[in-house]
Amino acid sequence: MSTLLTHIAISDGKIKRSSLEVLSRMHQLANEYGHDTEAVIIDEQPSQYVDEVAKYGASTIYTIENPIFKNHRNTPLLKALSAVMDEANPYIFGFGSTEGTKDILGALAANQDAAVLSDVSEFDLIDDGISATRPVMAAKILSENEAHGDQILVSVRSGSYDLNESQTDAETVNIDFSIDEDKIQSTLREIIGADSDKIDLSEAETIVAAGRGAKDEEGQDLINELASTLNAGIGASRALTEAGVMDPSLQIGQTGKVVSPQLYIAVGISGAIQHVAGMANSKVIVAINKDPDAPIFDIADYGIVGDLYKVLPPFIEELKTIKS
Ligand SMILES: Cc1cc2nc3c(=O)[nH]c(=O)nc-3n(C[C@H](O)[C@H](O)[C@H](O)COP(=O)(O)OP(=O)(O)OC[C@H]3O[C@@H](n4cnc5c(N)ncnc54)[C@H](O)[C@@H]3O)c2cc1C
Repeated sequence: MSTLLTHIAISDGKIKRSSLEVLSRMHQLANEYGHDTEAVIIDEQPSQYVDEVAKYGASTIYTIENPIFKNHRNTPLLKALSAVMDEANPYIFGFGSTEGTKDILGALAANQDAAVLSDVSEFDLIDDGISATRPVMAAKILSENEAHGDQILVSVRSGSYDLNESQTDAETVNIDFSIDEDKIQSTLREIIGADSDKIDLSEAETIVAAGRGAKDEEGQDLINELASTLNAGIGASRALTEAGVMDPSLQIGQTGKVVSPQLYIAVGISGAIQHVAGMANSKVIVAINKDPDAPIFDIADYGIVGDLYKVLPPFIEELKTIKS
């Protein structure tokens, strides 16, 4: 019996949904192949998240507590992750594929002499390692990979797996940790956060994305109203970020964010390959476009051919009625 360990990432005082998705998948694999499900929380106050993590099947939850983890910093996080690997000796160590893990996964693999597969959309256990599917070349190709070894790190794109509750009486194990600030060579000078009222696109369950078709004020108002009705995050095509209509941080695609919500509503977006690269992994795609030949319809699960200025107002009203 081996250990399948999951890193639980915390951001703005909340557990990242992508971590719980990985934990759910790890627990499913642990049950299937007879392994242990374990998790680790590294934070300034990790104990406050233990009950939530125990709902997803972890039998042991490691905690590493230190004020230095108030903000993401590579050096202390790397040291803490190495410490938990020494303690738990995981066969597979899973992560949500976030900006934070992208920064340190290679270094952790080198430190621990472990194999690594990053940014995968599916993974499974095989005889002496894991097999995984990884979207590459702007998601035009799905590459099939295998990693073999005694310890394997894997990071998984958000939205790849559903949450699956399985309550446990988890044992909590605190790992002692200290670090000398003077030995950290980088200094954290400033964090420029997104507006607090904006929903984090990488974690959003629903995204309303606007394209050139919705570039004027009336179009933007409709996008905002649709998003607020659905409690959705707002994204944009590059046509709108380049035109300065929407903030560059909202761009989705090859040179923007890669997202995989449960529901993606593309409004006035043609579906260029560079845009599709960032959202093709969404569970359900709805497209609203006046051109019946727009390529976005090739990947949409549901399509509405029509002028968004005529389609959206009754669509939003209907949603409001359903919600009330
Ligand atoms: C190297 C490179 C990287 C790139 N990276 C990205 C990226 O990360 N993300 C990205 O999005 N793009 C990216 N692009 C740009 C990409 O190629 C497209 O130009 C861009 O996605 C087009 O945006 P759009 O769909 O909003 O605009 P358009 O292609 O102009 O499409 C607008 C759509 O709106 C529809 N429309 C217009 N009016 C209405 C209306 N009233 N009602 C309903 N529908 C309407 C039209 O029928 C049309 O289909 C990149 C390009 C390059 C070369």
